[in-house]
Amino acid sequence: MTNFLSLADVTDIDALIQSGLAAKANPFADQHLGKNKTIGLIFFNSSLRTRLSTQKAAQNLGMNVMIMNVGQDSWGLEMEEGVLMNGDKAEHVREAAAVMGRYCNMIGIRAFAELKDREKDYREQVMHQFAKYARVPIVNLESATRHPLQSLADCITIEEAKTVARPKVVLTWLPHFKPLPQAVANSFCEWMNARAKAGHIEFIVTHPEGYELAPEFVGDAYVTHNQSEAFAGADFIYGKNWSSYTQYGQVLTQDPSWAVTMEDLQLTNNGKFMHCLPVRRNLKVADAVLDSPQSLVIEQAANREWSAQAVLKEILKHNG
Ligand SMILES: CCC[C@H](NC(=O)CCC(=O)O)C(=O)O
Ligand SMILES: NC(=O)OP(=O)(O)O
Repeated sequence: MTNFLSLADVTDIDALIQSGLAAKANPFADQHLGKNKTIGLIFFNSSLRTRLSTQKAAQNLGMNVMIMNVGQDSWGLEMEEGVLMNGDKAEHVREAAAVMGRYCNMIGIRAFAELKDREKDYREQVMHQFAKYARVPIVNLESATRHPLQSLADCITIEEAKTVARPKVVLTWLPHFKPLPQAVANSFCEWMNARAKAGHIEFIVTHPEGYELAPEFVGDAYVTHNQSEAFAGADFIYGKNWSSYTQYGQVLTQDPSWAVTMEDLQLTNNGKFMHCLPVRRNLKVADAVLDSPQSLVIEQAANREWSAQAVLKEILKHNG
Protein backbone atom coordinates (compact mmCIF):
# COMPACT_ATOMS: atom_id res chain seq x y z
CA MET A 1 0.00 0.00 0.00
CA THR A 2 1.51 3.35 -1.07
CA ASN A 3 -1.32 5.83 -0.48
CA PHE A 4 -4.59 5.25 1.39
CA LEU A 5 -6.89 7.63 -0.46
CA SER A 6 -9.80 5.28 -1.19
CA LEU A 7 -10.91 1.65 -1.35
CA ALA A 8 -8.99 1.43 -4.65
CA ASP A 9 -5.78 1.43 -2.58
CA VAL A 10 -6.88 -1.74 -0.71
CA THR A 11 -6.08 -5.13 -2.24
CA ASP A 12 -7.75 -7.27 0.46
CA ILE A 13 -10.54 -5.77 2.62
CA ASP A 14 -10.92 -8.92 4.72
CA ALA A 15 -7.20 -8.92 5.56
CA LEU A 16 -7.33 -5.22 6.53
CA ILE A 17 -10.38 -5.81 8.76
CA GLN A 18 -8.60 -8.75 10.43
CA SER A 19 -5.46 -6.61 10.84
CA GLY A 20 -7.55 -3.98 12.64
CA LEU A 21 -9.07 -6.63 14.93
CA ALA A 22 -5.58 -8.04 15.61
CA ALA A 23 -4.31 -4.56 16.52
CA LYS A 24 -7.28 -4.16 18.88
CA ALA A 25 -6.34 -7.44 20.57
CA ASN A 26 -2.60 -6.68 20.73
CA PRO A 27 -1.99 -2.92 20.16
CA PHE A 28 1.78 -2.90 20.66
CA ALA A 29 2.74 -6.03 18.70
CA ASP A 30 4.21 -3.94 15.84
CA GLN A 31 5.93 -1.15 17.77
CA HIS A 32 9.17 -1.89 15.93
CA LEU A 33 7.65 -1.03 12.53
CA GLY A 34 7.40 2.72 13.10
CA LYS A 35 10.59 3.31 15.08
CA ASN A 36 12.32 6.51 13.88
CA LYS A 37 9.48 7.13 11.38
CA THR A 38 7.32 10.29 11.43
CA ILE A 39 3.75 10.92 10.32
CA GLY A 40 2.48 14.45 9.75
CA LEU A 41 -1.26 15.02 10.30
CA ILE A 42 -2.51 18.07 8.38
CA PHE A 43 -5.98 19.44 9.07
CA PHE A 44 -7.84 21.94 6.91
CA ASN A 45 -10.97 21.24 9.00
CA SER A 46 -12.01 20.35 12.57
CA SER A 47 -11.62 16.88 14.04
CA LEU A 48 -11.80 14.92 17.29
CA ARG A 49 -11.78 11.23 16.43
CA THR A 50 -9.58 11.31 13.35
CA ARG A 51 -6.98 13.53 15.01
CA LEU A 52 -6.76 11.53 18.25
CA SER A 53 -7.19 8.00 16.85
CA THR A 54 -4.63 8.44 14.09
CA GLN A 55 -2.10 9.93 16.50
CA LYS A 56 -2.73 7.07 18.95
CA ALA A 57 -2.40 4.46 16.18
CA ALA A 58 0.88 5.96 14.99
CA GLN A 59 2.21 5.94 18.56
CA ASN A 60 1.13 2.29 18.98
CA LEU A 61 3.37 1.56 15.98
CA GLY A 62 6.32 3.43 17.51
CA MET A 63 6.02 6.44 15.19
CA ASN A 64 6.66 10.12 15.92
CA VAL A 65 3.67 12.38 15.20
CA MET A 66 3.46 16.03 14.08
CA ILE A 67 0.05 17.73 13.81
CA MET A 68 -0.75 21.03 12.07
CA ASN A 69 -3.92 23.02 11.36
CA VAL A 70 -3.57 24.68 7.98
CA GLY A 71 -4.37 28.39 8.04
CA GLN A 72 -4.23 28.57 11.85
CA ASP A 73 -0.75 27.11 12.55
CA SER A 74 0.62 27.26 9.01
CA TRP A 75 0.27 29.62 6.02
CA GLY A 76 -2.83 29.49 3.86
CA LEU A 77 -2.03 27.17 0.92
CA GLU A 78 -2.73 27.88 -2.76
CA MET A 79 -3.75 24.71 -4.62
CA GLU A 80 -4.24 26.09 -8.16
CA GLU A 81 -1.36 25.89 -10.66
CA GLY A 82 0.02 28.93 -12.48
CA VAL A 83 -1.89 31.59 -10.55
CA LEU A 84 -0.61 35.00 -9.45
CA MET A 85 -0.42 34.64 -5.68
CA ASN A 86 -1.55 38.12 -4.64
CA GLY A 87 -4.40 37.00 -2.40
CA ASP A 88 -4.69 35.68 1.16
CA LYS A 89 -2.62 32.52 0.59
CA ALA A 90 1.09 33.01 1.26
CA GLU A 91 2.39 29.58 0.19
CA HIS A 92 1.82 27.20 -2.73
CA VAL A 93 1.15 23.52 -2.14
CA ARG A 94 4.13 22.74 -4.40
CA GLU A 95 6.58 24.02 -1.77
CA ALA A 96 4.52 23.19 1.32
CA ALA A 97 3.94 19.55 0.33
CA ALA A 98 7.53 19.08 -0.81
CA VAL A 99 8.87 20.43 2.50
CA MET A 100 6.45 18.33 4.59
CA GLY A 101 7.52 15.30 2.56
CA ARG A 102 11.13 15.92 3.66
CA TYR A 103 10.13 16.02 7.36
CA CYS A 104 7.63 13.12 7.29
CA ASN A 105 7.66 9.51 6.13
CA MET A 106 3.92 9.76 5.49
CA ILE A 107 1.29 12.50 5.66
CA GLY A 108 -2.38 12.33 6.69
CA ILE A 109 -4.62 15.06 5.27
CA ARG A 110 -8.13 16.24 6.12
CA ALA A 111 -9.68 18.60 3.55
CA PHE A 112 -13.48 18.65 3.38
CA ALA A 113 -15.53 19.48 0.29
CA GLU A 114 -16.18 23.21 -0.10
CA LEU A 115 -19.68 22.37 -1.48
CA LYS A 116 -19.56 25.23 -4.01
CA ASP A 117 -18.22 23.62 -7.19
CA ARG A 118 -19.06 19.92 -7.59
CA GLU A 119 -16.49 19.23 -10.30
CA LYS A 120 -13.77 20.92 -8.26
CA ASP A 121 -14.64 18.97 -5.12
CA TYR A 122 -14.97 15.65 -6.96
CA ARG A 123 -11.58 16.23 -8.64
CA GLU A 124 -10.02 15.76 -5.17
CA GLN A 125 -7.49 18.52 -5.93
CA VAL A 126 -5.98 18.74 -2.41
CA MET A 127 -5.28 15.00 -2.07
CA HIS A 128 -3.81 14.77 -5.56
CA GLN A 129 -1.64 17.89 -5.19
CA PHE A 130 -0.17 16.56 -1.96
CA ALA A 131 0.33 13.08 -3.46
CA LYS A 132 2.11 14.71 -6.43
CA TYR A 133 4.42 17.07 -4.54
CA ALA A 134 5.00 15.46 -1.14
CA ARG A 135 6.48 12.28 -2.67
CA VAL A 136 5.63 10.25 0.44
CA PRO A 137 2.51 8.11 1.14
CA ILE A 138 -0.69 10.13 1.73
CA VAL A 139 -3.49 8.98 4.09
CA ASN A 140 -7.00 10.36 3.58
CA LEU A 141 -8.33 11.73 6.90
CA GLU A 142 -11.56 12.74 5.11
CA SER A 143 -11.36 14.35 1.73
CA ALA A 144 -13.95 16.07 -0.44
CA THR A 145 -15.58 12.80 -1.51
CA ARG A 146 -14.43 10.01 0.82
CA HIS A 147 -13.57 9.05 4.43
CA PRO A 148 -11.93 5.60 4.09
CA LEU A 149 -10.50 5.36 7.62
CA GLN A 150 -14.07 5.81 8.87
CA SER A 151 -15.37 3.18 6.45
CA LEU A 152 -12.74 0.64 7.52
CA ALA A 153 -13.69 1.27 11.18
CA ASP A 154 -17.34 0.78 10.18
CA CYS A 155 -16.46 -2.58 8.55
CA ILE A 156 -14.53 -3.64 11.68
CA THR A 157 -17.51 -2.66 13.87
CA ILE A 158 -20.03 -4.59 11.76
CA GLU A 159 -17.74 -7.64 11.69
CA GLU A 160 -17.44 -7.51 15.49
CA ALA A 161 -21.12 -6.87 16.24
CA LYS A 162 -22.96 -8.98 13.64
CA THR A 163 -25.24 -11.70 15.00
CA VAL A 164 -26.11 -13.25 11.64
CA ALA A 165 -23.84 -14.47 8.84
CA ARG A 166 -25.03 -11.92 6.25
CA PRO A 167 -26.44 -8.87 8.08
CA LYS A 168 -28.79 -6.34 6.47
CA VAL A 169 -27.05 -2.94 6.60
CA VAL A 170 -29.01 0.27 5.94
CA LEU A 171 -27.54 3.71 5.23
CA THR A 172 -30.18 6.29 6.12
CA TRP A 173 -30.07 10.01 5.44
CA LEU A 174 -30.65 12.15 8.56
CA PRO A 175 -31.91 15.76 8.72
CA HIS A 176 -29.61 18.74 9.31
CA PHE A 177 -29.98 22.50 8.90
CA LYS A 178 -26.38 22.84 7.55
CA PRO A 179 -25.09 21.52 4.21
CA LEU A 180 -22.65 18.68 4.99
CA PRO A 181 -20.32 16.80 2.60
CA GLN A 182 -21.29 13.53 0.89
CA ALA A 183 -17.85 12.07 1.81
CA VAL A 184 -18.87 9.76 4.69
CA ALA A 185 -21.95 8.49 2.85
CA ASN A 186 -19.98 8.04 -0.40
CA SER A 187 -17.27 6.10 1.36
CA PHE A 188 -19.73 3.95 3.32
CA CYS A 189 -21.50 3.03 0.08
CA GLU A 190 -18.21 2.23 -1.64
CA TRP A 191 -17.08 -0.13 1.14
CA MET A 192 -20.54 -1.66 1.81
CA ASN A 193 -21.07 -2.34 -1.90
CA ALA A 194 -17.76 -4.21 -1.90
CA ARG A 195 -18.81 -6.20 1.19
CA ALA A 196 -22.19 -6.93 -0.43
CA LYS A 197 -20.55 -8.06 -3.69
CA ALA A 198 -18.39 -10.48 -1.66
CA GLY A 199 -21.57 -11.85 -0.06
CA HIS A 200 -20.87 -10.58 3.47
CA ILE A 201 -23.86 -8.23 3.81
CA GLU A 202 -27.10 -7.02 2.24
CA PHE A 203 -26.87 -3.25 1.63
CA ILE A 204 -29.75 -0.76 1.33
CA VAL A 205 -29.71 3.06 1.02
CA THR A 206 -32.65 5.25 2.03
CA HIS A 207 -32.99 9.03 1.62
CA PRO A 208 -35.53 11.65 0.54
CA GLU A 209 -35.88 12.48 -3.15
CA GLY A 210 -33.14 14.85 -4.33
CA TYR A 211 -30.42 13.30 -2.16
CA GLU A 212 -29.25 10.70 -4.68
CA LEU A 213 -25.53 10.10 -4.26
CA ALA A 214 -23.10 10.02 -7.19
CA PRO A 215 -23.61 6.82 -9.26
CA GLU A 216 -19.96 5.80 -8.85
CA PHE A 217 -20.57 5.53 -5.10
CA VAL A 218 -24.14 4.27 -4.72
CA GLY A 219 -23.35 1.59 -7.31
CA ASP A 220 -25.84 -1.33 -7.39
CA ALA A 221 -27.23 -0.69 -3.88
CA TYR A 222 -31.02 -0.85 -3.60
CA VAL A 223 -32.26 2.72 -2.92
CA THR A 224 -35.66 3.58 -1.43
CA HIS A 225 -37.29 6.84 -0.35
CA ASN A 226 -39.31 4.81 2.18
CA GLN A 227 -37.23 4.71 5.38
CA SER A 228 -39.59 2.29 7.15
CA GLU A 229 -39.36 -0.17 4.26
CA ALA A 230 -35.56 0.00 4.49
CA PHE A 231 -35.54 -0.47 8.26
CA ALA A 232 -37.68 -3.65 8.18
CA GLY A 233 -35.59 -6.51 9.55
CA ALA A 234 -32.36 -4.50 9.42
CA ASP A 235 -29.40 -5.56 11.56
CA PHE A 236 -27.49 -2.26 11.30
CA ILE A 237 -28.80 1.28 10.84
CA TYR A 238 -26.03 3.68 9.75
CA GLY A 239 -27.22 7.26 10.06
CA LYS A 240 -25.58 10.19 8.28
CA ASN A 241 -26.64 13.55 6.89
CA TRP A 242 -25.40 14.76 3.53
CA SER A 243 -26.27 17.72 1.31
CA SER A 244 -27.66 17.17 -2.18
CA TYR A 245 -25.21 15.93 -4.81
CA THR A 246 -27.56 16.61 -7.73
CA GLN A 247 -28.41 20.15 -6.50
CA TYR A 248 -24.89 20.47 -5.22
CA GLY A 249 -24.41 21.54 -1.63
CA GLN A 250 -28.11 22.34 -1.16
CA VAL A 251 -30.30 21.48 1.84
CA LEU A 252 -33.53 20.43 0.12
CA THR A 253 -35.43 19.32 3.21
CA GLN A 254 -34.99 19.21 7.00
CA ASP A 255 -37.89 16.79 7.49
CA PRO A 256 -37.58 15.70 11.16
CA SER A 257 -39.44 12.44 10.46
CA TRP A 258 -36.12 11.15 9.02
CA ALA A 259 -34.45 11.43 12.44
CA VAL A 260 -34.03 7.97 14.01
CA THR A 261 -36.14 7.11 17.09
CA MET A 262 -36.63 4.00 19.22
CA GLU A 263 -39.94 3.46 17.39
CA ASP A 264 -37.99 3.27 14.13
CA LEU A 265 -35.64 0.69 15.64
CA GLN A 266 -38.64 -1.49 16.52
CA LEU A 267 -38.97 -2.15 12.78
CA THR A 268 -35.49 -3.72 12.77
CA ASN A 269 -34.04 -7.08 13.83
CA ASN A 270 -32.78 -5.61 17.12
CA GLY A 271 -30.84 -3.32 14.79
CA LYS A 272 -27.68 -1.60 16.02
CA PHE A 273 -27.40 2.14 15.40
CA MET A 274 -24.15 3.49 13.95
CA HIS A 275 -22.95 7.03 13.26
CA CYS A 276 -19.44 8.33 12.52
CA LEU A 277 -19.85 11.22 15.03
CA PRO A 278 -20.05 14.10 15.76
CA VAL A 279 -23.83 13.71 15.95
CA ARG A 280 -26.39 16.37 16.90
CA ARG A 281 -28.63 14.72 19.47
CA ASN A 282 -32.40 14.94 18.88
CA LEU A 283 -31.86 16.69 15.56
CA LYS A 284 -30.55 13.58 13.76
CA VAL A 285 -31.17 10.81 16.26
CA ALA A 286 -33.08 10.66 19.56
CA ASP A 287 -31.27 10.66 22.91
CA ALA A 288 -33.08 7.39 23.65
CA VAL A 289 -31.38 5.69 20.68
CA LEU A 290 -27.89 6.97 21.45
CA ASP A 291 -28.30 6.02 25.12
CA SER A 292 -29.68 2.54 24.36
CA PRO A 293 -27.80 -0.79 24.21
CA GLN A 294 -28.59 -0.72 20.47
CA SER A 295 -26.16 2.16 19.90
CA LEU A 296 -22.65 1.20 18.73
CA VAL A 297 -21.38 4.77 18.19
CA ILE A 298 -18.76 4.72 20.98
CA GLU A 299 -17.31 1.30 20.05
CA GLN A 300 -17.42 2.43 16.41
CA ALA A 301 -15.40 5.53 17.31
CA ALA A 302 -13.00 3.40 19.39
CA ASN A 303 -12.43 1.25 16.31
CA ARG A 304 -11.03 4.29 14.47
CA GLU A 305 -7.76 3.62 16.37
CA TRP A 306 -7.58 0.07 14.98
CA SER A 307 -8.65 1.16 11.51
CA ALA A 308 -5.82 3.70 11.41
CA GLN A 309 -3.33 1.24 12.91
CA ALA A 310 -4.12 -1.39 10.24
CA VAL A 311 -3.60 1.19 7.47
CA LEU A 312 -0.42 2.77 8.86
CA LYS A 313 1.01 -0.73 9.43
CA GLU A 314 0.36 -1.64 5.77
CA ILE A 315 2.07 1.54 4.60
CA LEU A 316 5.07 1.01 6.90
CA LYS A 317 5.41 -2.62 5.80
CA HIS A 318 5.45 -1.70 2.11
CA ASN A 319 7.50 1.50 2.25
CA GLY A 320 10.41 0.52 4.48
C1 LIG B 1 -16.83 12.83 10.31
C2 LIG B 1 -17.90 13.79 9.86
C3 LIG B 1 -17.34 15.16 9.52
C4 LIG B 1 -18.36 16.09 8.93
N1 LIG B 1 -19.34 16.46 9.97
C5 LIG B 1 -19.64 17.73 10.17
O1 LIG B 1 -19.10 18.63 9.55
C6 LIG B 1 -20.68 18.02 11.26
C7 LIG B 1 -20.78 19.50 11.48
C8 LIG B 1 -22.03 19.93 12.22
O2 LIG B 1 -22.93 19.11 12.49
O3 LIG B 1 -22.10 21.13 12.49
C9 LIG B 1 -19.10 15.46 7.73
O4 LIG B 1 -20.33 15.35 7.78
O5 LIG B 1 -18.39 15.12 6.75
N1 LIG C 1 -15.83 10.47 12.49
C1 LIG C 1 -14.84 11.36 12.44
O1 LIG C 1 -14.02 11.42 11.52
O2 LIG C 1 -14.81 12.25 13.54
P1 LIG C 1 -13.96 13.60 13.57
O3 LIG C 1 -14.52 14.52 12.50
O4 LIG C 1 -14.18 14.12 14.98
O5 LIG C 1 -12.50 13.27 13.29
